[in-house]
Amino acid sequence: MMNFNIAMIPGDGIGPEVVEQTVLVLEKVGEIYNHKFNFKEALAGGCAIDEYGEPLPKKTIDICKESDAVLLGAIGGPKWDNLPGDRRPERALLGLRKALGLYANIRPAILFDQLKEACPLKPEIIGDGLDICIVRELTGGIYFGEKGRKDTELGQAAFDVEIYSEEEVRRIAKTAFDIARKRNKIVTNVDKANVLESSRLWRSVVEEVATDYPDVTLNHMYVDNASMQLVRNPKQFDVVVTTNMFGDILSDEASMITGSIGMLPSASLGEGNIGMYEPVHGSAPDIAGLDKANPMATILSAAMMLRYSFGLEKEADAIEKAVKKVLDDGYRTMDIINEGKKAVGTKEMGRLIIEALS
Ligand SMILES: NC(=O)c1ccc[n+]([C@@H]2O[C@H](COP(=O)([O-])OP(=O)(O)OC[C@H]3O[C@@H](n4cnc5c(N)ncnc54)[C@H](O)[C@@H]3O)[C@@H](O)[C@H]2O)c1
Ligand SMILES: CC(C)[C@H](C(=O)O)[C@@H](O)C(=O)O
Ligand SMILES: [Mg+2]
Repeated sequence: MMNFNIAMIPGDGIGPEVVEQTVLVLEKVGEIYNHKFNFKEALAGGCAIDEYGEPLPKKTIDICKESDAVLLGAIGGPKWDNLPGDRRPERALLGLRKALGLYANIRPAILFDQLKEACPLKPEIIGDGLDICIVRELTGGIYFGEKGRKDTELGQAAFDVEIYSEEEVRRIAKTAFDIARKRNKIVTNVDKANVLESSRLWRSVVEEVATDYPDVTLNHMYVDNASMQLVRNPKQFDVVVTTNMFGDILSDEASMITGSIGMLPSASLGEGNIGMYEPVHGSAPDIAGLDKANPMATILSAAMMLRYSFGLEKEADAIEKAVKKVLDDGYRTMDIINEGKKAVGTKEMGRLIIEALS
C-alpha cells in the first residue's frame, strides 16, 4: 500500500462543495487501487481571514510544505471585497504559489466528445475536437512586481509593475517546450512585444530556449490577436506559453473550449516536489451553497495530481474515464446542460463519478 499526504484547502464559496466531492473520489480511487490518501485540511482565503485575521496563516503554508501535494478549491468572495489589496483573500493564492515555488501553471483546455454541444463554437470550428494546453507563468510578472500609489497633479495614481527576469522566462519556456514535445510539437508564445519591453525580453528568451528544441515549431502571437484566434481558429494551437496575467485571462477564455469553466482543471508545478492542483474557476459566489457547482474541474485536477505528483497513471486515467462515462450517460451540471440531458447537482455528480469508478 502506498501512502500519500495531501494538504486540502477547500477555501470559500463553492470551493468546499467541489473539494468535498473530489476527496470522496480520491478515497474511492484509494480503495480500488489500494493507496492511502491522508488529507490534512488547512484554511486559506476569506475563511482564514474570518478565523485568524489573515488570508494565509503560517500554519497553512507549513501543512502544504509537509505534504506531497496540495488540493485547493477556490478563494475569495464579496464578503471580503472591500479589504485593502494586501489583505484580500486572493493574496493567499499568490502567497502559496510563491511559497511553494510554483512557477508553472498547466491548464489543459480539452473538449470532451460528450460536450461538443455544450461548446459555444460552431461545429466546423470544433471539427474532430479541441485540445489546447496553456502554460501560464505563475510567480512573476505584474502580479508580483512593485506596486503602490502616489500623489500626482491629476490626483492619486496607482501602479503595478510588469517585470520578468531571463531565468523566470527560461524555466517556463522550457516547461512549455517539454510539454509540446509530448504533444503536437507546436508552441505559440503569446506576448505584447509590439508595446512592452518586458515582452521583448520574454520573446527573446523564448527564442533562445527554442534552439534547444529543433523538433518543436515556435510561433509568436500578440495577446490581442491570440484572444481572437482562440475563438476563430482554436485548432491552430497546441501549447500556448504566456505571462502570468495574459495566461489568467486567456485560460478563462479557453475554458469555453471545454464547454464551461467548471470543466477546466489545473496543475501548478515548480522548483520543489510539491504540486498544487485546483480548478481554474473561482469561488462562484452566485451559486455558492446551492449544490449547483460543477465539481469536474476539481475532480480532473485531482487526476492531474495523481499523474504528475504521484506517478499514478492508471488511477488518473480511471478518474478521467469515470467523468466521461457519466457524461456519456447524459448527466450534466447546470453549466453544461443541454436539451435531452439529465440535470444533477454537485453532490449527485460526485456520487455518479464514484459509481462509475467502481
Ligand atoms: N483560484 C481561485 O481561487 C480563484 C479563481 C478565480 C477567481 N477567484 C475569486 O472568486 C471570486 C469570484 O470570481 P468571479 O465571479 O470573477 O469568477 P468565478 O470563476 O468564481 O465565476 C465566474 C462565473 O462562472 C461560474 N462558475 C465558476 N465555477 C463554476 C463551476 N464549478 N460550476 C458552474 N459554474 C461555475 C460562476 O457561477 C460565475 O457565473 C472572486 O473573489 C475571485 O477573486 C478565485
Ligand atoms: C484569484 C486570482 C488571484 C487567480 C489568479 O489571477 O491567478 C485566479 O483568477 C486564477 O486564475 O487562479
Ligand atoms: Mg483566473
